[in-house]
Amino acid sequence: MDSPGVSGICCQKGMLGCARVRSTYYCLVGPMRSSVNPASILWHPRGHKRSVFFPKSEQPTSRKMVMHGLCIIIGKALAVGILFLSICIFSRIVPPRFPRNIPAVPFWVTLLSLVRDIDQEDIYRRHIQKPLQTHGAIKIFFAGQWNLLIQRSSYLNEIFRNEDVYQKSGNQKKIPHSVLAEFLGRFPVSPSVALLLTLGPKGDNVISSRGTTWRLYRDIITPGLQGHFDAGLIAANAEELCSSLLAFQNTVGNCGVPVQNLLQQFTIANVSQKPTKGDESSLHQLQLAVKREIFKPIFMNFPVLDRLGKLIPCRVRARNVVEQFSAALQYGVRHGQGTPNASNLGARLMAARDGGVLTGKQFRDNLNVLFVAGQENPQLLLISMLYLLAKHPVSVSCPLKSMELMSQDVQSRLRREIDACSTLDPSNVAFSELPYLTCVIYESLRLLPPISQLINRRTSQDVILGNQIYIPKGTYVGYNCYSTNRDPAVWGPTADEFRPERWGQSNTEISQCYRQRRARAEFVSFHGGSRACLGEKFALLEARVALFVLVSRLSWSLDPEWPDRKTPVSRVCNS
Ligand code: HEM
Repeated sequence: MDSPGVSGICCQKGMLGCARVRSTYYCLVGPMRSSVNPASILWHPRGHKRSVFFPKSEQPTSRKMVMHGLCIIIGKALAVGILFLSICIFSRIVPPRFPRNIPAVPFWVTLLSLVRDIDQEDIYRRHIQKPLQTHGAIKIFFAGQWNLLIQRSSYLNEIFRNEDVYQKSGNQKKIPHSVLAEFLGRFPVSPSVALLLTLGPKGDNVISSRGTTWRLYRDIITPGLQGHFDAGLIAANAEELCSSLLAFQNTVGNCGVPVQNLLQQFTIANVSQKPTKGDESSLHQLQLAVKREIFKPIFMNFPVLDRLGKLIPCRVRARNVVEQFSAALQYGVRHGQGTPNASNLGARLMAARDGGVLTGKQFRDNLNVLFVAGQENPQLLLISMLYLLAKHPVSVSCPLKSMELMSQDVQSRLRREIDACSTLDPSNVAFSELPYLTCVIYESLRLLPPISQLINRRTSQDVILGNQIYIPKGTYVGYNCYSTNRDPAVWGPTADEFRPERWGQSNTEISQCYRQRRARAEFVSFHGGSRACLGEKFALLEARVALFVLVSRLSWSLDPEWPDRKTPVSRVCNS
């Protein structure tokens, strides 16, 4: 963990030492400067300062003197460069002065994942939870800079409502030279140059853009995400998923079955609006490779390394994988067999590009980001739901008046609710018939939000958050969803427990609770304000249909051999 810092400091010391030697040298010869060429002095080997004057025969030739002069210039440039780099590194490591009245998580916490395989949960509990819950906000180092991380709902509400002050700012602006930025919509040259010269296709994407560009993307995308979805297709894909899981289980016998790959193929098929056929696996494999390459902790924490371009072979590989993935995705959308439906998301993006409304680059960047958001987040939600069902078979929070529930585990209760529905076809069932199932989904989203921490905004001016925290212009601001969703001040002493019942009993109660918690920014899994997730409706439908099928057809338990832990930090994406 310490090695980058240590080597940085060594470098600095080395250069400072060197500079001192040289200045002493000049000092010694100072009085003679008028009669001695300084180049000849430096030419002389160190330690023989007295024989500064050469005998005529040994005097350096003019060629040697030129070479010598060059050495001095290069040496000076190097010294200045290293000094500058050291100052940069140092100024990065030290937390900024403002905001003054909130603590900073020590810089080294960010580097923990570089030295050992550590669970996110452990880092959160040991280093982040307490200061965050006490102060409602902290300073934290991430992606090569210090950021403000918010937890308190009232602060978050203020941020969500003030898009003009807390402006969306994605990775392509925050770390424009990174491979991640390239993946999600980096400008080929700096935005200002691109604007001036109007050359180079413009990029950006619906999640990170602002103003008219964002509205343009949103208007193209929204009908594809909020129209009518084919729940029958999702149900058929869920049946297919169950069959694959069962087949897998039969091959491994009594052992646990890893579910993530199959769940991801399921969500890929759904967002592509086509039946699962197994051909998702190539995109799936490419996407795994992209994630593996992009989210290496060393490059996430020090994205400046991405500037070294071809000098780091694994970054060359990362860029190639990103290109391959993007090309495969575009090919899939153009030639795939998705539902031939004009409201299909891919079809809408393609029409916008073919009609000249979007440039090729805008098409590519939006496609990349929508594909990732559209299947990665639902897949994470599904895996969290299954994990929580398997881990908490007994419903712990039944009020005394409903003692009957005490003896039921969550899965049995879900099954009873499903069996009592007017139809066993999930594509035809009215979800108002499944209040408990809805609670299980909300509770899973609350406890294990797919995007647990997000740093996605930048202040456009100096501002005082909640009349308490002075934030200078240009500060990156984000939030820790995991912590906000579990804030005991809001959710009570059972905030860390899986209690689906907390959302209510009847449909009216549940939807009112959900709306209120979202409006007060107490439940922020789908972000909030005008920039809330556009795919929420689709994601919830997919989760309902999938849970319906997965619970009515299969029973879920944790493999006792599996070490119960969340994702290691080194495998996690943050924004
Ligand atoms: C459980 C599933 C999902 C969760 C928890 C989730 C969460 C989020 C979050 C936290 C944001 C804010 C991101 C940021 O500011 O950087 C967001 C934005 C967005 N999400 Fe989702 N998402 C989910 C599913 C989806 C799906 C299925 C789609 C559809 C393809 C989608 C499309 C979008 C879009 C387009 C935005 C940008 C909204 C805007 O800025 O106007 N999401 N989502």
